[in-house]
Amino acid sequence: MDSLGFLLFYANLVSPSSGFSSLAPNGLLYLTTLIHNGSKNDPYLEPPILTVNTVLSLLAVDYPAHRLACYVSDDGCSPLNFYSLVEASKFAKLWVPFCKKYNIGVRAPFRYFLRESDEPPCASSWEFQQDWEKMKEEYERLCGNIEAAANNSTSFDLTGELEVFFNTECQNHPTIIKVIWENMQGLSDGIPHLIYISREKRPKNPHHYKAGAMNVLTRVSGLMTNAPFMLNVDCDMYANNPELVLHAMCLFLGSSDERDWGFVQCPQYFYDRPTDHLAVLHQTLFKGMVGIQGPFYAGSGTFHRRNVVYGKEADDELLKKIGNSKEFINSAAHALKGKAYFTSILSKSLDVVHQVAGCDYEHSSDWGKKVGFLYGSITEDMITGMMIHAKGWRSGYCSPDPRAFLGCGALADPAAMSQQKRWATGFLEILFSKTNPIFACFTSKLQFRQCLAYLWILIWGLRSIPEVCYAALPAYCIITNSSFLPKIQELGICIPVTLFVIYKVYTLSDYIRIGFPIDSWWVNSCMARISATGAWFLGLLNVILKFLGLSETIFEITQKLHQPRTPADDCGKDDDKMIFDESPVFIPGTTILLVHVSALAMALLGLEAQGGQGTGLGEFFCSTYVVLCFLPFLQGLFRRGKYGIPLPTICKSSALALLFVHLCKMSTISVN
Ligand SMILES: O=c1ccn([C@@H]2O[C@H](COP(=O)(O)OP(=O)(O)O[C@H]3O[C@H](CO)[C@@H](O)[C@H](O)[C@H]3O)[C@@H](O)[C@H]2O)c(=O)[nH]1
Ligand SMILES: [Mn+2]
Repeated sequence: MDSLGFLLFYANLVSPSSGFSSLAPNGLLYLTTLIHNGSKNDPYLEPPILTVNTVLSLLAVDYPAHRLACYVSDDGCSPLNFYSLVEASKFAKLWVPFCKKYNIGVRAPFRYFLRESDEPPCASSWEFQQDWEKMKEEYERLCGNIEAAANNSTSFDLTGELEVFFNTECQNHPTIIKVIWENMQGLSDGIPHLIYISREKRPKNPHHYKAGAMNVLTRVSGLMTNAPFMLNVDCDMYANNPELVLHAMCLFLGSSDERDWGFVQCPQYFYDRPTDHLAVLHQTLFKGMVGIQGPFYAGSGTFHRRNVVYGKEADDELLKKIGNSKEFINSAAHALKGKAYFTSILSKSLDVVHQVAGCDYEHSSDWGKKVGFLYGSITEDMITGMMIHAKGWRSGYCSPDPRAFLGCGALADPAAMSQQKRWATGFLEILFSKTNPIFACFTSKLQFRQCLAYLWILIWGLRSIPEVCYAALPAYCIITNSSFLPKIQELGICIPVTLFVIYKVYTLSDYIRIGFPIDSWWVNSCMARISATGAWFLGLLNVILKFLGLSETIFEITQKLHQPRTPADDCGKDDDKMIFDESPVFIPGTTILLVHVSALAMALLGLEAQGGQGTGLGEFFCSTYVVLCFLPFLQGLFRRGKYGIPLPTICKSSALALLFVHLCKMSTISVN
């Protein structure tokens, strides 16, 4: 029913004569791009050109420009980012009209020019060819300027516009808010407002990572434009479908039930890893959840209702808990009633805005606890989304064709592993907190099946324990000459074999159904074993250390790849090779591999313990299967450079593997 409503509504909207603009509320594009870790101007972790492309793609979406504002948050407080955005806004004045005039499909220039050759498409008009060439030239100039600035970023001339960055440190600086571009005349075919924000940071005040940044953005945008909808996008996810805002608005406005669509999530796909495990989760789990309360909030590509973020249920009580800026309380009161409220203070009174972006503002307020994006987990998205569901809201799923957003995946394996580790850590923080889905299911409006879906994902870190145990079990059996499966001639063997086959056929059928290649099924299922035993396991250790008070959980920024890769690169010869670094996440995998290789070698050489009940074919099969899953590690043992496992990791893992073999041997001696 819902999707039908959506389609009808959409059909009304696509014709330019439709009354959309009178229907549409003041949609606000609310973009977060945040640079954090590393040195002040680290252009390598989150390259500014990626952010610039994301911003350009969003400024150029098909939506009345006077109803959009784009806020860019920079947690790195970097003049380079600011400079890049200023340059981007100049280029936007050419790029946005160009995209709209020729109805360009992909509006992130780095992807648009990637697909074309050096020549404009020859079947096009002369005028288009001229414009195309000019655009390409201008874009190259933009890239050149940003690159040159990045190369000299240590010796930036901090005068004029950049003076505010003088004497700032990434973790210690006052609020910087700059209106880079204002659509003064309110032109619907102009360029949306573009605002740069670097919230105040002081070493003594916790800044709560991305959730903290989101809350500042929420308040600042509340004061400046106060649109009832906010779109939240990571710096590395560009808008791939120019109509995506219309699609999402159709969901919001096309529903008659108030409780529908607290937020609308677009799936996260990656241009460089089109068939990765997240893409599969989106096609299976997320789509399934639409039938319950709706998909998780995934942190990027999400449209929020401002009043839901404020808590919606709010009354005068709540207004007391959102801090003590009169102006902000006033704007929030309007937002809670679902009314727009324009103070039109854009570029006028920035003082008030500075106040709500300061690090003391949240002091003795409910921000992060009940209001806004919640603190307490480094996966702020999961916890915030769950609390919205717990209030009885549903979430919508917006997956237009072409795909709404395309991101730059965690390409190098160390980055992917650190991302998985962060997720496992953040999920466990939620599981072991007061805001866990089981409580929410009993005490509030989180539905039972929705609760199960949350539990499925939140236990990732815990799942690492059985994963590690099962990965070790066949090796243990071989070394101790024992077995955990029935023998091949016994009837009982049918049970594990059937379970194994059914599971494999079931997961494979998902891939066939959604049209993903079969080899991606194999690669993803191996990666699942590798992440579960490595990244998730370390995530679990992280949380244990946190509960013991020995360390804090931190948000490690995912490294974004510098150069966008061409489609041809995607099937490049090095693409299937795993990349390693000295991070501890690779120790469990290397150890598991070494243990199995030793066990199989011992069996081959007849060195297993004497006098056990004997190892069956089942254990040998399982052991070989584990080796196959960890094949990238086996190859990594013999490779050099970034494709090889570093020597310190091999040494630590060998020591652990030896210890394991020794303990196995000891256990047989003590049993005998
Ligand atoms: O202190 C911080 C840390 C991160 N970020 C930004 O948050 C975004 C996501 O960070 P990234 O390092 O790219 O993490 P991912 O692993 O790609 O993020 C995924 O997982 C996060 C939760 O762990 C979600 O918030 C993200 O939306 C989701 O894409 C980026 O734009 C960062 O710049 C900040 O602004 N401040
Ligand atoms: Mn990211």
